[in-house]
Amino acid sequence: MFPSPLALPAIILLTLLFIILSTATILRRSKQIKHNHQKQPPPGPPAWPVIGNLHLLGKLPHRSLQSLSNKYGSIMSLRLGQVQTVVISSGEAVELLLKKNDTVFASRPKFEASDIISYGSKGLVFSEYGPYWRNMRKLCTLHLLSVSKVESFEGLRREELGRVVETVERAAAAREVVDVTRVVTDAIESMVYKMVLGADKDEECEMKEAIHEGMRLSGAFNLADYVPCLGGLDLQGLKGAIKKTSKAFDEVLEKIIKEHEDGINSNTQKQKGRQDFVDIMLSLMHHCVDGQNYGIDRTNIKAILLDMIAGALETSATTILWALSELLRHPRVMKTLQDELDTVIGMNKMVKENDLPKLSYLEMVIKETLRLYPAGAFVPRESTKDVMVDGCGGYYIKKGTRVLINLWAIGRDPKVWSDDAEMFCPERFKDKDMDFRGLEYCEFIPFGLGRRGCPGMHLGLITVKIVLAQLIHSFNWELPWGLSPNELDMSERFGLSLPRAKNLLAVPTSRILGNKTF
Ligand code: HEM
Repeated sequence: MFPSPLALPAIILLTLLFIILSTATILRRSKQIKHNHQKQPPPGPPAWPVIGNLHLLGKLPHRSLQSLSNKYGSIMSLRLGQVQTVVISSGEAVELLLKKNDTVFASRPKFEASDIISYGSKGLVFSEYGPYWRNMRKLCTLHLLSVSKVESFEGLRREELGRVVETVERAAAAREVVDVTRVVTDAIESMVYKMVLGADKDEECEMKEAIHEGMRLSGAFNLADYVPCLGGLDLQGLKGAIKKTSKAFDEVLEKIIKEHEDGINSNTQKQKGRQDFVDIMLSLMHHCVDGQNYGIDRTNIKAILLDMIAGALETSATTILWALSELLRHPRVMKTLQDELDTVIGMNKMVKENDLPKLSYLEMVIKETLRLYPAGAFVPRESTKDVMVDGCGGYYIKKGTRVLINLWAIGRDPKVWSDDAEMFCPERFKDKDMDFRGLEYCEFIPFGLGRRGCPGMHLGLITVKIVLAQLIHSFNWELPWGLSPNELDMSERFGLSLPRAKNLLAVPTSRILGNKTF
């Protein structure tokens, strides 16, 4: 029954070999398990074949994803169709993921509509992170959106605002109900079209129509963005409609650029007193400025012009209208703001842009508005390489993952803004040293953050502040038909931006009587 002496060394050898191989396998397996564990994506709901988690988005995706993140966490994985997506829903997660990895998440995903409309992502908003984006970003921040350039359009904003005040004064005298949404949107559109295109009324109308359609199509749910393999079939007919709108843009823009060129060539350029964005871009196309040649052509110019229009239009109008809505719902806040304006500006004076830094309560009102109503619900980004995120269990995010920062959820996070997070209360910003850029606090980032943050912030804030301040300083506002403040419908509509679902209607009465001076 004993093994033969000859066989003994062989058995020892085999046993040793078995032990060595088993240990190696166990070690390899445990290393693999550890490695796989380290490469865990953030948690998220189970995905269905083909559609993934698309069915969970609903009509108001920012709200649906906020509820889901309460279950799965503020860094959450989803598969939207075929697209791997990570949704960020807290300031802490922004800090961890985006602030610490700014360049990794500095790219944007491609969307069919924006790609077609902006001439194959030749603009700034949707261009891939890299040298082209850097060049365009530099051009925009230095030559179109710098503080001095924004200030050079002060007169234009004043003229348009003067017209708004006259229109509302007429309605006040007649005790009419004003469609405030219409009045504010028209005023912002005129400011933007004149500043960007130097457009006259007809061109403004042609452009308006195309822009409204372009914004609607860009904000619509497009299957091709989530199941790219179906894109070619154009099942929703969207691609055809986008191409048609894009052609309409191109025709109007070509006409406007041609007029500017003719003006330059024939030396009969009308004395406008200020250069619009088309003038500036054409001069940059033909000349080196400060030793810098941006190497731009007509296509780049058109794509950037569209970005400037789209970036400035809905963001500013939407913010002003939410602020007015909340002021109508909170007479105490309205009164505090009017008291500040009366003290700083004086009763029979129009608000001037150089008064704005003195209006600290106005600043708090704007901050509180942007906290609750970000101009767009999500900031879209894309990762440019694989990355491990430390903290929160250490998640792994693959290159090419789409990242959606849910600004709407971040602004309403009860862990940061306390249990009254849903309440409009500008005073909450009183002793908080929170800037608009998230430099210190990632809990408040209405203009995004990092190198990809909004380059139009200065222009956006000046526009929002001056229009709101003037409308509140010149008029008292009431809801029509005896509606009480808490009866005002505050529902939102999801799209490229997040505007009120219904137009805001109100009845003005004049506060400033007699001669008004600027
Ligand atoms: C209240 C007004 C505005 C708000 C709340 C706002 C908000 C934002 C946000 C959240 C982003 C995304 C930033 C990120 O990815 O981190 C953005 C990007 C951008 N905004 Fe604004 N914006 C406003 C006004 C404007 C104006 C007036 C312009 C230009 C005329 C503008 C032009 C842009 C552009 C070009 C980008 C893309 C930047 C890039 O990808 O490099 N925005 N904005």
